[in-house]
Amino acid sequence: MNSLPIIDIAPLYADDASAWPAVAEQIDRACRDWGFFYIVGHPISSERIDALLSAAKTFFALPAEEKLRIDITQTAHHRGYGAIATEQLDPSKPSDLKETFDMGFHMPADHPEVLAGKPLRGPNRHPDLPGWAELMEQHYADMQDLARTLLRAMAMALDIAHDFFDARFHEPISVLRMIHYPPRHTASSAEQQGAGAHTDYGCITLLYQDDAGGLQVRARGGEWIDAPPLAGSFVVNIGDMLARWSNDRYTSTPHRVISPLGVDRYSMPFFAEPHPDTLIDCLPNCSSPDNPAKYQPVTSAEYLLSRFADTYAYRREEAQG
Ligand SMILES: O=C(O)CCC(=O)C(=O)O
Ligand SMILES: [Fe+2]
Repeated sequence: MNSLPIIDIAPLYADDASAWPAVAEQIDRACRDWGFFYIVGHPISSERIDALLSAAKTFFALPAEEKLRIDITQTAHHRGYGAIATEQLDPSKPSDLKETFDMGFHMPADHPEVLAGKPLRGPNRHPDLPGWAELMEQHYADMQDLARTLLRAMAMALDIAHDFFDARFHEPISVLRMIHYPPRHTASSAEQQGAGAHTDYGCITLLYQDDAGGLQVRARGGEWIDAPPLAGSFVVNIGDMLARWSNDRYTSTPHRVISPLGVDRYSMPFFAEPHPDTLIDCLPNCSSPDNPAKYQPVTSAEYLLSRFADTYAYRREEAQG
């Protein structure tokens, strides 16, 4: 077992619900064994992906001062541009060799939650590029729908109400991110990675990666295996919040990006995270007298903010006042 499962989720979109349990079972198995799998048969078109890739290339090619007009370190809402070395996913390595654009669920500045200063709530900060904001907002909504479909299959596998996650992902704090990994050169420090080894923070991550390669996943035995690009797929992985929510029935698995030599790499993860007030408390059917709940309940926003503080030096300083 040294390559990730590939699951065709097309039956989840069929009217005939009799095909769903078989897919739910494959997802459940993959979440337990790997915490990582590919999905194909999803409704995101290749035209959409091409448009996003072309937008990403245009944005990251802008001059630094242009990108820094939406500097993520200058906002409380975790939105905008993160320059190279803003993140350090593996504290034992140098900062990551990548630049990023992050957006979330858009709430206008005059929304009561934003006026009240609720963490992670605020307007998106898009670059001033034609068509960009519309493309990204549409894709955010479509990725949230795709996440909802996968969560329904997981609810089915967990034998809880199929719509259990639906209400909890209403007005979510999910993040859509674009990443550019500049090329590594033979003279580059072997220590510096595109993305240091880490587990994701949230519930499920749906990752588009271009054809450059470089993503690696740590298998249960401890060895790093490649998760190569697979045309038309997303890589799905479990984050720590869902591992916690499911009392570790589902696993969050370490992964990293070794930037390929001499080529740029672009990727787009969508991190699905519930409404900020959702209580992450052991899910039904995930504990028993032999396997009691291991984790203290925490809200989705509290948990995410604590993890951001570990990754971003500027957020640590913020947290320490
Ligand atoms: O770019 C990738 O392929 C992976 C990125 C990643 O793991 C992350 O942003 O959490
Ligand atoms: Fe990740």
